[in-house]
Amino acid sequence: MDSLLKHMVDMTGHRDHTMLDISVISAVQELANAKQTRVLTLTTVKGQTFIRSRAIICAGKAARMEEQTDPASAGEALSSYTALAACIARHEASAEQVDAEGNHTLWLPIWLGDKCNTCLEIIDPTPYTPETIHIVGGIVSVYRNFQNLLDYSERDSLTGLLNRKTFDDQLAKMLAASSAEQDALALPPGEEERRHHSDQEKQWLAVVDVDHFKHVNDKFGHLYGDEVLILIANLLQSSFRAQDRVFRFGGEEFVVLLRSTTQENARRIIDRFRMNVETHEFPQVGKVTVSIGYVSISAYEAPVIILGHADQALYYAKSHGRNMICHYDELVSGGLLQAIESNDEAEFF
Ligand SMILES: Nc1nc2c(ncn2[C@@H]2O[C@H](COP(=O)(O)OP(=O)(O)OP(=O)(O)O)[C@@H](O)[C@H]2O)c(=O)[nH]1
Repeated sequence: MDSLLKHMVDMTGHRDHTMLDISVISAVQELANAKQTRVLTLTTVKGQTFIRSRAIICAGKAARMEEQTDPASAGEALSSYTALAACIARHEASAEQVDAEGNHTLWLPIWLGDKCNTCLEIIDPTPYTPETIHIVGGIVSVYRNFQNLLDYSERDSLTGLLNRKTFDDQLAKMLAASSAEQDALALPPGEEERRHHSDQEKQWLAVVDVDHFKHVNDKFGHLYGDEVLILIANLLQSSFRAQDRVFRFGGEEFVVLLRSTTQENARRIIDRFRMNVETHEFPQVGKVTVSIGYVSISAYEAPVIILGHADQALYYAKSHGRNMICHYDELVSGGLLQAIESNDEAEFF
C-alpha cells in the first residue's frame, strides 16, 4: 500500500505529459510486476486508427520515452491488434490476449468521453490476478483524471487547440527531435553540399491569420465569429498530420509546427490548408480566407526570432492581396524582405 501511495504522489506531482507517462508506467510495472509496460498513442488518419508506442519500461530497466523512427508513418494499424481493436470498437475498459509464446497482454484504454487516444499495455508471462487488474484499473483512473486536468490547462477553451503557453515547450521538443534525426541521418563529408538545398527535410513554422475577421464579427456578431474560429481549428486539425502541432495564439491567429518535410512538401501542405478554408462553406458567413507566413525552423534561432520571421512573411501576404501563403526565406532571397544581422540576432526593417 505504501508503494501505491508513493506512486500516486509521484504521478500527481507532475505538470507535464511526458513525466506523467513515465511515472504511470513505472507505477504499473512495479505494482503488476510485469515483463514490459508501454503507453500507446492511438491516432486516426483518414478513418483508420494507428498505434504508436510513446513510453516503455522493461523489467529491471528505467522507463523511457520512445521517439518515432519514421516521422512520416502514423504507426501500426489498430486492426492488427485484434483484441484491442474489438475492445475499442465496443468502448470497453480492458482487453486481454495470450500470444503463441504464452505472454499475457493486458490493454487498458484511457477513455475521455467517447474518445480514446491513449492506452496502457502490460505484458507478462503469468496471468493477471483480479487484484492486480483492480489496482492497475485504479491507477488508470487517476492517470485519466490527471491527463484531463493537464489537457485543460494546455488547451484553448474555444477551439480545443494547444494554447500559447505550451508553444515554447513543443517547439523545443520538435527541435530536439530534429537534431536527433539529423545526427542519425548524418551524411559523409561533402555529401551534404551535393544534396539539393530544397530536398532537405526540415521542421517548419506557419502563422495563420483569418482575413478581415473584424468584418465577420461586425456583420454577423461574435457568436458567428466564434463559430468561424472553431471551424478553422477543425480544418487545421484535419489538414495537418498527427505529428504536427496546431496552436491558437489568441484572437484569429493560429500557429502550426510541421515536422520533417521538404520545402516543396511544406508549401504544398500549407497551401492545401489555405485552399481547404477558401473552398469551405461557413454557415451563414459564407466564404472566409486566411493568410499564412511560414519559415523553416533552426535550432540556432530563438522562438521569438522564428515567430518574427513568420510574422514578417504573414504581413507581406496581408499587404499583397491576402488569401495567400508566403515563405520568409523566399521573400528574403528574392529581395522582397530584408534581414540584417546584429548581435547574432536577425532584425528587420
Ligand atoms: N468572435 C471572436 N472574435 C475575436 C476573438 N478574438 C479576437 N477577435 C476579433 O478579431 C478581430 C481581429 O481584427 P483585426 O486584427 O483588425 O484583423 P482583421 O479584421 O482580421 O484584418 P486582417 O488581419 O488585416 O485581414 C477583432 O475584431 C477582435 O475583436 C474571439 O475569440 N472571438
